[in-house]
Amino acid sequence: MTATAHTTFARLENATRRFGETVALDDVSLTIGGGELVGLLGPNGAGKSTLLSLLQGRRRPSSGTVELFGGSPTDPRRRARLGSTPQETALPDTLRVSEVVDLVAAHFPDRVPTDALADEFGFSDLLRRQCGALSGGQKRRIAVALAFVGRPQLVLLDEPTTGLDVDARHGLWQGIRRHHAEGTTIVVTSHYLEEIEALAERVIVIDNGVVLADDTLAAVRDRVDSAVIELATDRPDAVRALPGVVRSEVGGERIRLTVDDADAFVRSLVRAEVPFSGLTVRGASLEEAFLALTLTDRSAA
Ligand SMILES: Nc1ncnc2c1ncn2[C@@H]1O[C@H](COP(=O)(O)OP(=O)(O)OP(=O)(O)O)[C@@H](O)[C@H]1O
Repeated sequence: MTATAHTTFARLENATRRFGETVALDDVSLTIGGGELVGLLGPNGAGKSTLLSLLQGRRRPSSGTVELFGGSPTDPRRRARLGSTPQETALPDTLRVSEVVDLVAAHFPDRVPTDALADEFGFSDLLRRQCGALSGGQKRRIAVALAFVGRPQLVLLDEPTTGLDVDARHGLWQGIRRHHAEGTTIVVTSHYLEEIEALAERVIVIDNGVVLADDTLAAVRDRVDSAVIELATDRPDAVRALPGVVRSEVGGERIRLTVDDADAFVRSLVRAEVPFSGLTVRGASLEEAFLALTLTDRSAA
């Protein structure tokens, strides 16, 4: 496979999807290029699953265009080049794990051998177990691995590590990264911001069905350009009221603030003559930047 970022694998153009009164996706335009690893980030109800369901051809847009591999996502030949994670509840209880892997693999012309897949995603010890006897986390790992079994060109992962402990999550990330390094294009949605930071090269931030940012990880941080300031004060309300404060949290004597310009904030803090001590400044994590971005958007609406 010679996928490059110049090949468009998926495209939405002015795509809107309504469910009755709800606008789940609102005039979204974006492309996913071959070879990319894209993180789709947004709070509950933002529209992430709806976006993936349009690309999978499970739903149609109310208006606008959605294309997969240059044509309709409902075309079975195109869907055969797509890998998705089934709901773990769809794993048949009475089949062994190796049988489920073979069953899913049978739908694809080329496949990853069962042992290799199990090794990549860390479930070699579970191959002979019946699915009904697996824990939720074990089922989740297998469901994610199944998205890769048919060597698809594009894989869509909706919240792949929900409910997994730290070790299992890291194991899955390793499998996902390996397939990406081998050329698979991947779109991953997550509530774990750490996960998007660990995996994605490009981040699409979505809220209320609208794309708020679509850029490299570094540029998304730069765009909100926020910093986190912590200090101790006996007048937290005066500190919070200063200009440029996007968010604040008070814990005991200390207050933590997300601000859009650290230098300007410190200048106004000093000018306001509010007593403070122990001031620290650091760049915002993606989570903090993301919260700042969605809050800014809401207050602007
Ligand atoms: N089948 C449906 N019928 C009615 N409303 C729906 C349906 N599917 C989604 N919605 C609504 O569309 C909006 C977007 O939902 P969606 O599931 O795409 O969000 P999400 O970002 O995936 O959220 P989560 O992270 O909670 O899964 C929400 O307001 C949701 O309630």
